[in-house]
Amino acid sequence: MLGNLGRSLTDAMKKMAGMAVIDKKAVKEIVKDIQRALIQGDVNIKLVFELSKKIEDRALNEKPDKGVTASKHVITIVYEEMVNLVGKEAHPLEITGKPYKIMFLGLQGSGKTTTIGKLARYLQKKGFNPAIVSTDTWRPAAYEQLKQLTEELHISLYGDPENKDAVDLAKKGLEKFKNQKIIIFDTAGRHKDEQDLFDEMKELSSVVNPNEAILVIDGTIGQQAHDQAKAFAKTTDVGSIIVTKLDGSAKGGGALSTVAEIGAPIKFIGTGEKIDNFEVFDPSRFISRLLGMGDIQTLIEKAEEAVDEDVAEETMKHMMSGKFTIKDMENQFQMMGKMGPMKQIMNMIPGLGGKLPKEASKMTEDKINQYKIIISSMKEEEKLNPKIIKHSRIHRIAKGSGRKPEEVKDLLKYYKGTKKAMKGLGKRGLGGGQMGRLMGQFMK
Ligand SMILES: Nc1nc2c(ncn2[C@@H]2O[C@H](COP(=O)(O)OP(=O)(O)OP(=O)(O)O)[C@@H](O)[C@H]2O)c(=O)[nH]1
Repeated sequence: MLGNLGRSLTDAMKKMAGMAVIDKKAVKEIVKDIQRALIQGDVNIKLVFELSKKIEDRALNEKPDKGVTASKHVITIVYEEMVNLVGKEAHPLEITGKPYKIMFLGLQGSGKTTTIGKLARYLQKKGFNPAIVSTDTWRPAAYEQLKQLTEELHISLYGDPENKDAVDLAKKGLEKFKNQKIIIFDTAGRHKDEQDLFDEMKELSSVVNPNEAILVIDGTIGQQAHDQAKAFAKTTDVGSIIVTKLDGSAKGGGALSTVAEIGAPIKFIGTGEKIDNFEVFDPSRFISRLLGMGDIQTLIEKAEEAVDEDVAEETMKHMMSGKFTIKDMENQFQMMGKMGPMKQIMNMIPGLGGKLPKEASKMTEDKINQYKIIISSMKEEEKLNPKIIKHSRIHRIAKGSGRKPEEVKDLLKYYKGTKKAMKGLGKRGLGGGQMGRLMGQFMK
């Protein structure tokens, strides 16, 4: 649906899945991607900029709730602002009063007649039995189209191809179906000129006195939908909108967003030529599908599985500040197990490859595993305060882990070396937050 828009937006959202801390540059990049996707989808430029400003402001200034990761925080903001863009809440069609009169409006070719069939079918499925009145005296085929459709659906139709007076047809239809629960009026989509068409709509509207006037707009016209909707709204009290042809239309996003601006809610969308290609429009469900939220949720979960971002950040902070303990090192080893050796990780960090601490570069997976076993035999107090690990403790740990005391000493040497080297890196200005984020990215 909506051509490539969904895919481009989903791609932009996916980039966020591994974000461990909110980083200005990363947020700006994502906002740029979203802008590009929306502009290509013919969304009005002013709306695009308003939206991107809101996303950026909120992402950078609002504090995420406790336990909410950076990626989830930003993704939720993008999602919420996109929902606002297309109308916030769902406005389901409510049938109140009898007969409930629905008058369809829309330019020829917008898909009006097809959509009447779709709505009738939808209402039938809900247990209603709507009747249809055809007042389109300009396109005789419209009556034929409705006749065929209503016969298939076993729905009552009133129309008279010989009668060229739309208002008279409406009056007769009203009389004929006055005991019906729902009456749907089809109207012309073209006239001698546009003004005549609008005059006729006005007159029909005063005769029918509809409970709801539904405007049908062709989604493929993109943001031009705004002016069209406004022109109709001037003559008739447009109560709701149906945007059609959203299947594959590259400009559908533009139509949906500008139409939402005129105030009448979009209640349904057309997603194909078949009678069942018709959906209730619910902004939040629509946007979550468009952004591929299901996929993104899975991606976030995967990233979170690979690394507990809080632990990663805390460990990094300790590493940089010199407070690095064996407990932090244990966390680091656990993360590294999922990311590959330290050397590889450090090489990926721009500008750090050459300045790799000697101890870190020598680490191999076997060595990490050996260290992990030794650490598992340490007491919590030893991990948090390695200074207390002296002669007798070294022997106890070695025994408990089935290793030689030299190997425990080797680990302690590695720990001290890393602590010193990391403190040096911290002084060179790579913040713990940045490191945490980098770790998050490498662990995707
Ligand atoms: N792909 C696609 N085509 C649609 C959709 N809705 C309508 N159409 C097609 O659009 C064309 C015009 O639809 P109609 O219902 O005949 O047009 P109309 O707006 O009723 O025209 P008038 O009766 O003259 O006002 C037809 O070929 C429909 O099949 C949709 O959601 N998707």
